[in-house]
Amino acid sequence: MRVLVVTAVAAERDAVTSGPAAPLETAVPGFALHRRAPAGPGAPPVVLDALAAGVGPAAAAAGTATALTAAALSGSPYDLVVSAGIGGGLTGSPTVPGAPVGSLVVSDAIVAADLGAETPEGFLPVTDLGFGTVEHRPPAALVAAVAGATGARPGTVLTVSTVTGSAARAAELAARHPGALAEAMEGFGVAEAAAAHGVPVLELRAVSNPVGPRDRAAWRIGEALGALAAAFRQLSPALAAYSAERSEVTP
Ligand SMILES: O=C(O)c1cccc(C(=O)CC[C@H]2O[C@@H](n3cnc4c(=O)[nH]cnc43)[C@H](O)[C@@H]2O)c1
Repeated sequence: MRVLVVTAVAAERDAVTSGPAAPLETAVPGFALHRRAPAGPGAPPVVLDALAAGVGPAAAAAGTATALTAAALSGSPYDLVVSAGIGGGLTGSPTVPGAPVGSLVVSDAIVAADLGAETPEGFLPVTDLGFGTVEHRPPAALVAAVAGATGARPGTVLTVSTVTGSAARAAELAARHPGALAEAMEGFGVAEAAAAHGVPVLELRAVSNPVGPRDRAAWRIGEALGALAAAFRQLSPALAAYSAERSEVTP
């Protein structure tokens, strides 16, 4: 199974590929790929290529599309794309679950939260204007496999172009997206590129900060990168099992 993992920055990419052996570096036009190959005989047959594409949905889409196109043209297309990195966790309430700092979230939906129009009556998603899409849904069996292997909480991951910085905005997003557990800035861009290539997509986020009033000094980036690295070390067996099950039912 060939998996493309797209992060925003190099520190996230290096967490994804961390392990006993240094990753192999290759290149696609404009981007470096860091490859983690199966560790040896008996290791899960998962080749993981990690790419730091930049911050935000546009950079993420450009990097993802470039890597997917290069792989398809070389005759070795990817089977899965994962958007991964740190993210903000929604804080929840006594009745709605949240995602605390240090926890993991796996997307059962990847939603563009600010793609639309502001109107006197409130925000309208682009779909209400008759355009495109604002949501991608990863395969449910894959979400369950990743949640089981890593302990990640399944929920909606929002993609925003502006990091939430106030309690009012956090409350607005939570009200509009009751299933949301996390926000980040790349997932929807990665998912749009994956959808254009017909490749399944997933988002995995390690929570570095609560979504709410801005307090950059309180971000626990090291803790979140550690959780991300641990998750990716547990992921390959789950991905291999998912892939094997799929090839049994799809000849
Ligand atoms: O300074 C560092 O060492 C460092 C290491 C890894 C990542 C960063 C970033 O600043 C990455 C930016 C990245 O973070 C995501 N993110 C994290 N929290 C939130 C949030 O509350 N709302 C939206 N996005 C968030 C986002 O995907 C950015 O790409 C720094």
